[in-house]
Amino acid sequence: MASTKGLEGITATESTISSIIDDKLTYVGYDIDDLANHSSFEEVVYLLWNQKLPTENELNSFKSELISNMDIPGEVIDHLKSYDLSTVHPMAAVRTAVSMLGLFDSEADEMEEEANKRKAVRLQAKIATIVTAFSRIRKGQEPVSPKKDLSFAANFLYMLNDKEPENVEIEAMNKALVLHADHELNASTFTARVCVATLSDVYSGVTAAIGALKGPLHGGANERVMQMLTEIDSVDNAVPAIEKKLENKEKIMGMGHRVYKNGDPRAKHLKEMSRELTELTGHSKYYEMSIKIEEYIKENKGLPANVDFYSASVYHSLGIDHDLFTPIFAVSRVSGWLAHILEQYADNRLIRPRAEYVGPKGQKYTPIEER
Ligand SMILES: CC(=O)SCCNC(=O)CCNC(=O)[C@H](O)C(C)(C)COP(=O)(O)OP(=O)(O)OC[C@H]1O[C@@H](n2cnc3c(N)ncnc32)[C@H](O)[C@@H]1OP(=O)(O)O
Ligand SMILES: O=C([O-])CC(=O)C(=O)O
Repeated sequence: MASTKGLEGITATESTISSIIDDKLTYVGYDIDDLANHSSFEEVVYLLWNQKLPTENELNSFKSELISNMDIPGEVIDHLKSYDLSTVHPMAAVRTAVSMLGLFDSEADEMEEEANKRKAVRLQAKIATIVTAFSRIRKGQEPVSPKKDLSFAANFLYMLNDKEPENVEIEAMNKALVLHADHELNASTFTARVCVATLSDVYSGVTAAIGALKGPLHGGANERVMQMLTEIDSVDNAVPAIEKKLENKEKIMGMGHRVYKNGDPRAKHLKEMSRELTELTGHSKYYEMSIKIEEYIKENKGLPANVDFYSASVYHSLGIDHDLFTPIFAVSRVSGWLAHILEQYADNRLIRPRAEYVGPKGQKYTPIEER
């Protein structure tokens, strides 16, 4: 029984949520380019959970349902205020706070489909509040409640900054949320599915997924891209700095992908957003450095930029703290996790692969006093 390291190329489930075929990404059969250019994040969430685009009425009521569920229990706010936020990574705080939400949800362990759908709405709405409340509390500010007339993307920025965002900021945030919403059987989504396939609850599945997204080989890469750009600091230093990193066998964050070998279809949208937003905000050097790095890595390693590469300079241009980049990924990706969790419950079987044993065999137990 030979093993496949990292499960590369293994098809572990059937799904009707998203597909990656020949480097093309679709959500429920809709091309990501169309969705990125035309849809709202709320519409995409509705699509992922209901497998159809909403009518105008359905979308309006879904939007208000999300906003009316954005408040979080006072105990979660008190908890966020109870520890030294300057030493805690926001992904750890979000992971804990999301788990805590389950303690205040009387339906947490209800397994009926409708109850799970209601929990999906609550989680999608409340995770945005957790991330923004965390950010405000650590700056000594009070959390801000959402506004009923703002979209999900606009409310996220509003709750973060206590200031209504400009249209260009709302459009960028909306597009980023759409682009990050789902991605087939990526590591965090697989984690969520493995967790709930034991018939554990939705909160456990999402908490586990947040833990997986946090790692630098997955969602945690976007924060590290910005760290790398900040360290490199100038366009002239981009190539020499990357050469040095490769000499030291370091991985270049935001580059490479398990599935895409010729290019991540989301990256071109984020690249264009990065060009526009960095120019608008006087941060063009980050875009120009990114271009040099992308070209160098493509030429010398044959690796494409992934979704995390240009999202870094996009979020930086929106004035967002660098350690909030991965939590923002979670605010979007929770929609995909929830879609996959619902799909897993609908036709469940325990996920339990095998390991090829390569350790010692036939060992004789010796009592402790003889070792
Ligand atoms: C939202 C997302 O999760 S997108 C991915 C975000 N992660 C990153 O950006 C981190 C940087 N990238 C990587 O670590 C990898 O490309 C991954 C994790 C995305 C994919 O990993 P895998 O499919 O397992 O590829 P693996 O790590 O085995 O790499 C294959 C080869 O390419 C090299 N390689 C892959 N990515 C990189 C990189 N970013 N920088 C330098 N070399 C790389 C590896 O060193 C390896 O080379 P070798 O065969 O000479 O040893
Ligand atoms: O699919 C993957 O392996 C990682 C990825 O791009 C994502 O989760 O968006």
